[in-house]
Amino acid sequence: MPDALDVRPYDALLLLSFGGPEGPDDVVPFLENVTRGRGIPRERLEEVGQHYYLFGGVSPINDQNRELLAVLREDFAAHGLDLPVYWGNRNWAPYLTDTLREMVRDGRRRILVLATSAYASYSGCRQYRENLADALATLEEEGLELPRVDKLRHYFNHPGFVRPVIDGVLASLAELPEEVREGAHLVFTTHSIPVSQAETSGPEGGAYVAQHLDVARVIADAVREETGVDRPWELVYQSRSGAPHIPWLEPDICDHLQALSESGAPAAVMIPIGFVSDHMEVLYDLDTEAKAKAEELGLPVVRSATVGADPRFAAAVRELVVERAAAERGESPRRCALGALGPSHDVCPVRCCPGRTPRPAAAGADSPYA
Ligand SMILES: CC1=C(CCC(=O)O)c2cc3nc(cc4[nH]c(cc5[nH]c(cc1n2)c(C)c5CCC(=O)O)c(CCC(=O)O)c4C)C(CCC(=O)O)=C3C
Ligand SMILES: [Fe+2]
Repeated sequence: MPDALDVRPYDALLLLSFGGPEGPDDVVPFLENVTRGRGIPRERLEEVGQHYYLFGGVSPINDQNRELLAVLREDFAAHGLDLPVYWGNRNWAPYLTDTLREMVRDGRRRILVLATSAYASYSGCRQYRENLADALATLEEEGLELPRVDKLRHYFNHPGFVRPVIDGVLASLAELPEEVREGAHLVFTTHSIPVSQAETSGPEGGAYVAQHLDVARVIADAVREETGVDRPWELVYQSRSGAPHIPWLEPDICDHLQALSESGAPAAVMIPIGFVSDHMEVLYDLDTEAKAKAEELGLPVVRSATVGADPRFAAAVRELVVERAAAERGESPRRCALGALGPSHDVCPVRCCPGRTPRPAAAGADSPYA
């Protein structure tokens, strides 16, 4: 057995995710949970519902989180990290509030949160923190003694998140017919968000796009070094929602594939860097819709793997937990990060990634909780 890793003062890790339906009857209530108060047009909801029905009403996200849990527990055990791992979601069972209640009843007092979202933005960071605040408020009303909750730093540029993606791109290139492989574009894709949200993301604004561009460059550079071919790359967006008159980040992946085809590009690899696992956005928006578009264009396109439950990602989480614990004890841990931006902040500062209307958010400098 290796020496036990020191994770004091923490006594539990909480995997915090989006959640997804597990059968056809779950789809509508799930979508209602996701969009409550968010002004999503009815037609968009019906359309997204169809994406889920196409896959039997089952989102792949829950099984992927179960797999990630198993890999995290395995990695922790193998490295002498004695830290229980729990799982709770924003929008579907197991619900965050229920998991947090169970953690308190199990006596957990210092909880570290791993969100399945790697970048800064309202949707990808503060909204999860607001959900944590809501859950804590409920437990407070129930008369429970509240635990302290901290969130791990953004991990988009952690080597354990990036390396598996690089390997995935290399594997995808190998899948392309040899005669188009050299000229293939690397098309990095992420969730579109409202431009206004992108502009205010992170402590100083603009973090969402800057972080994606930084990691895309790291991956493109690594692929160039590995293959000896300098391929063009672009960052594009997918899964746009919201009202049509509100600007969201562009170009859309399908429009971009069209433009590539018109400009004579021979092939493309779609690299979903914005997603931690093969969510519905990956299975539908990329593997179904974008692939159909590419087929129509006669453009050879492959989609590379998300990090999912790769053991290197589990190892990265362990490192991040150990790092944060050391920082909490006042030590100066080594902080791994690739690219130019460096390691992200541990604690989101006041006004980081603001929402449209101010609401209490936990696990940040402006948390109303200790
Ligand atoms: C940045 C971002 C991530 C990545 C970070 C992260 O992972 O958190 C993400 C992830 C996800 N989004 C997901 C699902 C949905 N997102 C929606 C709506 C929205 N997403 C937004 C942004 C993001 N979303 C935004 C700005 C909206 C508009 C409404 C609003 O402002 O809140 C809607 C409503 C219908 C629609 O309009 O599409 C659904 C169903 C699922 C589950 C998929 C599955 O089941 O496998 C996952 C992982
Ligand atoms: Fe979303």
